[in-house]
Amino acid sequence: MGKVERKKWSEEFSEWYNELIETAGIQDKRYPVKGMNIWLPYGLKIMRNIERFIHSEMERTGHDEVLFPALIPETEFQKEAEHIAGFEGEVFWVTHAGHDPLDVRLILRPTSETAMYSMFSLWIRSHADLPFKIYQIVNVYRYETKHTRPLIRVREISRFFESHTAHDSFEDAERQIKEDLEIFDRLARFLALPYIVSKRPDWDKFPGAYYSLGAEVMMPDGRTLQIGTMHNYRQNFAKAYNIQYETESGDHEYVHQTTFGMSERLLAAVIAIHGDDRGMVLPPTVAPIQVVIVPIPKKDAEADVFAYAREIAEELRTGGLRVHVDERDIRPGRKFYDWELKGVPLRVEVGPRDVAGRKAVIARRDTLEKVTVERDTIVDEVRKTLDAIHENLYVRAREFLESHIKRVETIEEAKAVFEDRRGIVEIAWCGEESCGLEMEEILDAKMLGTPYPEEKAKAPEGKKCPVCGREAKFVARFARTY
Ligand SMILES: Nc1ncnc2c1ncn2[C@@H]1O[C@H](COS(=O)(=O)NC(=O)[C@@H](N)CS)[C@@H](O)[C@H]1O
Ligand SMILES: [Zn+2]
Repeated sequence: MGKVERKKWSEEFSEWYNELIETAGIQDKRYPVKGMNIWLPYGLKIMRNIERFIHSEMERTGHDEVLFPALIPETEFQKEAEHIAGFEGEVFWVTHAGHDPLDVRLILRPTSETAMYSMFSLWIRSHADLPFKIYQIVNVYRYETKHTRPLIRVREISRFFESHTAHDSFEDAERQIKEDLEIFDRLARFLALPYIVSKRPDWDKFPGAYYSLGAEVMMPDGRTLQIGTMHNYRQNFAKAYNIQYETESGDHEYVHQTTFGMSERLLAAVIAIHGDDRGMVLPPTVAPIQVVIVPIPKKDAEADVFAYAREIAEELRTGGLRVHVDERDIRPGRKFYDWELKGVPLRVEVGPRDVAGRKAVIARRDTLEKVTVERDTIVDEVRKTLDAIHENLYVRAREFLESHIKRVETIEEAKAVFEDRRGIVEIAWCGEESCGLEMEEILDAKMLGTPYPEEKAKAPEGKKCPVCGREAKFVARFARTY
């Protein structure tokens, strides 16, 4: 099959991304419901590797896994006013069962607060039950009306991670937010993804939250992608769902709550940020195949490159690595093309000369460089190279993010950033909603919020708000977003 002209990551990222989701075997977008796609085996294997890390972090931090029903009665959904206002335009309704109309309509969960919190009211009785920490990874449904895009903006968020916690005080809920940020930081490192955290402006926080934090990555096209959110609910939902506990002194208090959410956007960020013109470049931590061995037989050369390849594979597997030997009867070049597209981090090539000399060639997927190594040290060489690849992916992405954050003095400078190559603009702000919204309007960009933690959010001395001229209290971040 001739080389089909593939979209270039470096020139037409958006088309590259949409094409790669299919050609690399991540998802099939031909399912007959808009915004709902099918996980294909290879894509699901990568997602499962990401989830495995999340489960281990939940274990490490004492969160218990649960599974709630996907259908929520309208009566439960209606209990928290801000939450309804935020989601009523986004939910899918179930109104009939068989031929019968339902007496109480149901919604497909957009997130599980309104499924869980009446149960929290039954489960949480005493301070001894706190902190209460549960999570689930499920599918949720949101009637997204903006442009849908696989993994990034879908109507069935099929790998939705949501943790929900309850605490005896605001301070302990704040401690939980810090723990969520630490979990997220370890996950981001595991995925070689640098990111920034911003505290959302009040007009863009999660419906029902006291405040929301957003973790954003920088996508190749200069737009940011929100890949994680942490919310402090204070007692808003506890009052709506009557979640009280008996204190040590015997009186009753409403709990304080937090939530932490992520989704398959994590995979979208890995694919997009680490990709290149040849396809995906997977961090070894999540690659279903970390090493692919390609035997290169030569006509009339006796050496059994296949046996040699299998022997190396066995030794690498014993070393705990995920290895595949490609024994297909096709040209090596075709094999290289396939595995580069699928982002396999390391390739080992073995021909007759390597068998004779007890050597092997290892080719890195990130830098495309090749080196010859001794057969006897190949496990160490491979392991060291995989670590180097992971580190290189992280450093490359961090440089890209940092080079796309610009501190500016004026609105004009900010506009120039978005006209040039986009990115994140940091600019002084008085803190008034009207000025924030006006800057969003003028820049045609979203306010991500202010840098988190708070001490990084303060404006330098003497700065003025570019809209109203009043003394600037904060640094505000703006970006074009997904
Ligand atoms: N339409 C969507 N497609 C894919 N991922 C999405 C979509 N909408 C939100 N997400 C991801 O899901 C995460 C959590 O969603 S959220 O609305 O911000 N937060 C909540 O729902 C809270 N209840 C925490 S679980 C977001 O950070 C974002 O990464
Ligand atoms: Zn102002």
